[in-house]
Amino acid sequence: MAQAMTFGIIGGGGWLGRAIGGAMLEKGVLAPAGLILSSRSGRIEGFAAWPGVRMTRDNRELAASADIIVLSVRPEQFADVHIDAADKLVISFMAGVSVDTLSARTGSRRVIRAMPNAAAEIGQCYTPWFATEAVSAADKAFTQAMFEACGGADEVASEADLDYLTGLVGSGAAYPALLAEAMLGHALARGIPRQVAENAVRGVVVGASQLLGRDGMPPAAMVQAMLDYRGTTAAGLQAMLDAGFGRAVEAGLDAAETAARRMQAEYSAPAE
Ligand SMILES: NC(=O)C1=CN([C@@H]2O[C@H](COP(=O)(O)OP(=O)(O)OC[C@H]3O[C@@H](n4cnc5c(N)ncnc54)[C@H](O)[C@@H]3O)[C@@H](O)[C@H]2O)C=CC1
Ligand SMILES: O=C(O)[C@@H]1CCC=N1
Repeated sequence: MAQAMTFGIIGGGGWLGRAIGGAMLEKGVLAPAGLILSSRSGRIEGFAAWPGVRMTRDNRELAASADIIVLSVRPEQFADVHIDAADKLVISFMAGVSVDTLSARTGSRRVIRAMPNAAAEIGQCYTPWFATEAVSAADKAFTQAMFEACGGADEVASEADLDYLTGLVGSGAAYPALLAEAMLGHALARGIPRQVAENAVRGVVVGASQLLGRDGMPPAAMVQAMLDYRGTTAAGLQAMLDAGFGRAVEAGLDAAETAARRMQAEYSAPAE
């Protein structure tokens, strides 16, 4: 059901801001008149179906008229955002900008850091979020409902967890694509026609992976069932494991987490 409050997205013309704004309108979490978007030009594509959505290039105007302010600019662009959000709920999607910095820069103590991913575009993103103590139960209920409308969500108990999940969830839409690319390259090198190879890889990575969602099947149970079957799948899995599949994934997630923490050191100093 649409909420009566006004929701403002700073950077609403960007990849994530546009995806979340669109998903909330499509799911009816917000009425078009309850959404205001800012961009540097003040003109944002993709909202023609909802003429009631307001657009501005003035972040201060957005902050004054919104009850909830979403920060969806890149971390390095945050220094150019000057708003007074003292009595507002501020929700940041930015990687590596701490709640302390967000409070210092916006004047709000009601701060949430959330980490959706690009699958918000199709209403399929899981979003962990972390809230400061000043965030009310009503704020939390709205935040959970909003992100559930875009896929799924959980509140996490520590900001450190959110930093870790930046590399797992925020970056996460890219990892299946990497697996798909590696499989596609292999199939093409073996002479499989491109169309068949592409359909096969999508069928596996997009289609067959849905089995994991069914009944919440644990990944380890699926892998073990296939190893126990002792057929071609077991041979493939064992060779991938022996070649360091687990170590490659760990190295990737470690590197993404380290990058998130490095960003935090770089972008979390309060601006003068
Ligand atoms: N794209 C993704 O999958 C994810 C992104 N994030 C975070 O979300 C934030 C946004 O990311 P994207 O949408 O990918 O970036 P983006 O570059 O597509 O969008 C940022 C938008 O903000 C606009 N902008 C820059 N300065 C502005 C200002 N002063 N006032 C108003 N608008 C301004 C830019 O013109 C751009 O349209 C980043 O901080 C990123 O760390 C987090 C999780 C996933
Ligand atoms: O790659 C990035 O830096 C952004 C933040 C998390 C996911 N995408």
